[in-house]
Amino acid sequence: MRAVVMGAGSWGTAIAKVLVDAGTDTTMWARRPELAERITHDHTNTDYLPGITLPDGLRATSSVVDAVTGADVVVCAVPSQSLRANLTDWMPHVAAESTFVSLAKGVETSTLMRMSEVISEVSGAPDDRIAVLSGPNLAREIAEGQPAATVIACSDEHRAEELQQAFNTGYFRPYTNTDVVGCEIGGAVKNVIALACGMASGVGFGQNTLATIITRGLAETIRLAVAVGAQIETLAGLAGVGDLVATCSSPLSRNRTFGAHLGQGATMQEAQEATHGQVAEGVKSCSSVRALADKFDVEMPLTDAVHQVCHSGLSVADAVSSLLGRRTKPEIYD
Ligand SMILES: NC(=O)C1=CN([C@@H]2O[C@H](COP(=O)(O)OP(=O)(O)OC[C@H]3O[C@@H](n4cnc5c(N)ncnc54)[C@H](O)[C@@H]3O)[C@@H](O)[C@H]2O)C=CC1
Ligand SMILES: O=C(CO)COP(=O)(O)O
Repeated sequence: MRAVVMGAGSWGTAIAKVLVDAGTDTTMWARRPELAERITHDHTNTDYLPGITLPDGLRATSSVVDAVTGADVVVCAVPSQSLRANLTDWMPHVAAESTFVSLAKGVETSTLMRMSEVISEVSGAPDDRIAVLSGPNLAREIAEGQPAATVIACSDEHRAEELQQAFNTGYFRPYTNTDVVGCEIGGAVKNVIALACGMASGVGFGQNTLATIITRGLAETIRLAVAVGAQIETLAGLAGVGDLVATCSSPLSRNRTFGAHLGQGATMQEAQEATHGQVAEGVKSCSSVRALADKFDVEMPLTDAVHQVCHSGLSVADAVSSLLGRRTKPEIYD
């Protein structure tokens, strides 16, 4: 199997390292030729993963044709809102029988599509050749070789098992699942909930508040996921609660960090600058997740509050008051 990782940000680079460490022949595509040069010759990506030495066998190129020619597996490692445009550029060079693996955690704002749906529409590939990789996988920890697990979901169980072998190393352990919808909704919504946790910690609230947001965040994630067609068990797994806990708790999370800046009183512009141009997917996906919830008539108060802070000028303090002022109710998922 030959893999190409399209995108040389922090997760694309870390997952390319995983693939090489797993013994899979892997090439990376970077937009900037100088970055591709550094990955190939210096074995570093100092812009995104400073201090990490990449494997000698990892080669990068800034030529899409060079990157995708001969690849059986195309790993999509660009931000959600740019996947459609990037994939449209890549498709003329992608082999007809390629398998796609989506790493992006978001919902397209213009269409409310999940990433596997975008891949399906743009590529025309059948669902059995579209997989999703999602779990508690902060890029830097994986690049350091710290142990972690993930989920590779594909409607074709056999395809998921083949990919499981391609990504399996001594430190990175993929599980398979056929619930693509559950993995994608878990991955997209946890970024929004991590923004809320960041806001709370930026204000100075402690662990009780964080645990409350994580738990009630899981409740609204489950409500949406089940309405869209997911299996509830997936949200109890690595791509659900696993990723939610990792992202909401870690200072490495860009979403949590972005929220913390807002909680400390920064403007959206200041929070953007403080995350050094790296994508905090929840900032855009809070709008599409909220719209998806409206479409399926699902209540998502935390997502709604994050959307209002990010896009309607609501202060974090007013968001907290309005959440606590909601009518009292039993603790159930629906
Ligand atoms: N960083 C992490 O720890 C993890 C990230 N993810 C997800 O993986 C996806 C990619 O994330 P990262 O690699 O971390 O992002 P990043 O912000 O570190 O890098 C994004 C990469 O995509 C490229 N790119 C191509 N077209 C772009 C465009 N139009 N706009 C912006 N960038 C463009 C950039 O040049 C860069 O190489 C996101 O959906 C993220 O949620 C998932 C798991 C872990
Ligand atoms: O998806 C992630 C961990 O699984 C990374 O989260 P951030 O994008 O918030 O850094």
